Amino acid sequence: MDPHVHPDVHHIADDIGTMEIRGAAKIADSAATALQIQARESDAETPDAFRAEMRAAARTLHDTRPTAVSLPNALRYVLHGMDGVTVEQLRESSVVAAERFRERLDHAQADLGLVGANRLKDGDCIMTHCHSTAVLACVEAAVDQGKELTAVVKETRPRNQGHITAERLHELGVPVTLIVDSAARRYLNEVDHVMVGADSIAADGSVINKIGTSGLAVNARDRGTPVVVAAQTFKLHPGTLTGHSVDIEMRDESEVLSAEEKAALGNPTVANPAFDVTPPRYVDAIVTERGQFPPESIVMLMRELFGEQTTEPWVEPVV
Ligand SMILES: O=C(COP(=O)(O)O)[C@H](O)[C@H](O)COP(=O)(O)O
Repeated sequence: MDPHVHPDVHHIADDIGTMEIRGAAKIADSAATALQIQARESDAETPDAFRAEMRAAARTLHDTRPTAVSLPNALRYVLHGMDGVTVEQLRESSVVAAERFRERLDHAQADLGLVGANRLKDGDCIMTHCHSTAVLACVEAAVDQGKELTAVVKETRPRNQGHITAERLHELGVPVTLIVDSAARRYLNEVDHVMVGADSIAADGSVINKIGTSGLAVNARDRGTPVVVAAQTFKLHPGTLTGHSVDIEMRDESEVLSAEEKAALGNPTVANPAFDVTPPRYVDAIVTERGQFPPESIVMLMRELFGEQTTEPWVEPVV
């Protein structure tokens, strides 16, 4: 019989898959919460059964979206914190590990915000792509320091996450100009920084983020506008230390065109990659809770944080 996975874990996994829950930090936070629910609610009678349930829950969550490494990093953190010889000890340690992960996430966001804010000067204008809570943390910290900022916000087709960014910036008192994605180059001369988040950062300093980030970064380099990536260290992809590449999620064509719209166009092939890879030479700085790094040096931080541990959390029995 398959290990029992709590219905709330399935719900959270479904919400991540359909993007009700989205953005790398929020996905990681929700995954830790889901494992906490699994641990709290488990009826497992033996330690082995408990561990099997936790690993099955982790696998269910992991199989939702492939690109944001914050998801497996969150799962790994909680499963590695699962410790003890009785079910109650395993339960307690898992719940504590999930809580600790979520607290670290919050602290990292706040610390990173202060680092990012130091790059921003009073009167600066930033250009954003997609919706990144890490970028917003930098803006919020700068605003709290009394700096007045403005923003040019890319709409970010097909899901228009730029609308969320526009709303959040408005709440922070930052005046926004919303543009369609293809207008970005036109406005790059008028902004002081491009600021984006990350779903994964590879060992060579490449940044994997919402589709359109790489084109924006290339254009920004051409115009001499610095590109800043704001990302907590759990966006660092340990698998890339040993040569693995990051999977780029292909999402459903219905996000781009409805069936009727597609038929009216003569049924073209529709491709909907959700992310792209920006090579390190187009990135000026990666801002993390551990400070600011040139992308080429991020591998040192990765080795310090992860060592050589690159397996998925459920591959080896966690004892
Ligand atoms: O690309 C996206 C979201 O993509 P999607 O909408 O497809 O999930 C965000 O820039 C990163 O996840 C960083 O977000 P954060 O800084 O909040 O972790």
